[in-house]
Amino acid sequence: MLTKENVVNALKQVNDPELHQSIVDLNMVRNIHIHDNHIALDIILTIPGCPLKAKIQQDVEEAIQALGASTVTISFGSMTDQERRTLTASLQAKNVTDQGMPNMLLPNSGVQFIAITSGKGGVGKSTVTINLAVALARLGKRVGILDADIYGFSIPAMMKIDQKPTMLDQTAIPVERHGVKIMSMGFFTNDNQPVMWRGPMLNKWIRNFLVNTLWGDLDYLLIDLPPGTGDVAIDMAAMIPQAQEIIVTTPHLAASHVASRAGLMAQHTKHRILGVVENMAYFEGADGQKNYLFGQGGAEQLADLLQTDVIAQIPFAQPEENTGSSVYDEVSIIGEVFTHLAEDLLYK
Ligand SMILES: Nc1ncnc2c1ncn2[C@@H]1O[C@H](COP(=O)(O)OP(=O)(O)OP(=O)(O)O)[C@@H](O)[C@H]1O
Repeated sequence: MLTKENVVNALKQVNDPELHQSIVDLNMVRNIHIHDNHIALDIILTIPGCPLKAKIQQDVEEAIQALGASTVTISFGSMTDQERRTLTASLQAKNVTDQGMPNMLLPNSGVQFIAITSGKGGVGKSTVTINLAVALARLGKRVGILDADIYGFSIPAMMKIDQKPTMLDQTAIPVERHGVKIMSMGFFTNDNQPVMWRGPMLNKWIRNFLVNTLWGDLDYLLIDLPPGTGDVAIDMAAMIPQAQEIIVTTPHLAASHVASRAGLMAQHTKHRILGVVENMAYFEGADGQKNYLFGQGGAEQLADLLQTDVIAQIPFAQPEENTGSSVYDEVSIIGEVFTHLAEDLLYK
């Protein structure tokens, strides 16, 4: 039997694909009319021209047809500025305390912050951030990446994201790829323009990324820090004292010597060090022989110095798909290393 109540109940199961909440709870369903087996209704999108309109339409039609409706007519509209402001305020209320502090920073939030750091650039910090995040998401965890490498942001390009986050007022809905929510300064600059900010401005942006992003419920937030021990790393340490750190290095002794500064800073800020990841550890030839192109022992030496362990050794390899993405296939040598690392972290 088709009743308004049945239709509303069915649509409660349909989520907005970006906000991950029921379109009924978000007040997007209006004016339901039933004539025999025909249903007409309005769907009010959060923003005009919402890119996921087709997905919402399909989900609504399927949900109503499953009730036995023969035809479903949907008229799309968009929220007024006032409605959008009210919705954003109610979503933000779950995100931020009355004092304006992100809820996820509260000690009992259940969010684990893992900062990925390195002594110098180009050792694979972003590669580790992305692939560890994807591996944790494949294990069913709710994961976000905050690309805090404000000047040297590279996550959007490395994950082949050319879409910008949807903005609800001044609040961003993070872009999702491979089941991971992503925020990066790269989304807010035009045509890859460089960012030229100094310390205080930077600090404000990181806060903004935490406060004005609808992260939703997360188990892990991975933070891709800029290389070295500069302003962003210091601010992050002050803002998120509970963050844990993974230090990425190559096996080269000189690289690990530089990385030791980042590690010693983590110790200084009392951040727990989860371990050292040795990237570009070796190259495995077709004969199965391991070639240690950058030498051996640097990561172990660093781990000893920091009284921690080498928690993963990642070989040289190109990502499988020829798409330019830096996400490694789950069933590849590197994909498997990251799966093991993610599994180990669940118990750390
Ligand atoms: N294990 C690996 N095998 C092959 N290529 C790799 C590996 N790790 C990283 N790379 C490549 O090396 C380059 C540098 O990696 P990445 O950007 O992750 O380093 P980074 O430390 O984050 O650098 P930056 O400090 O500039 O942000 C990238 O082109 C990446 O695809």
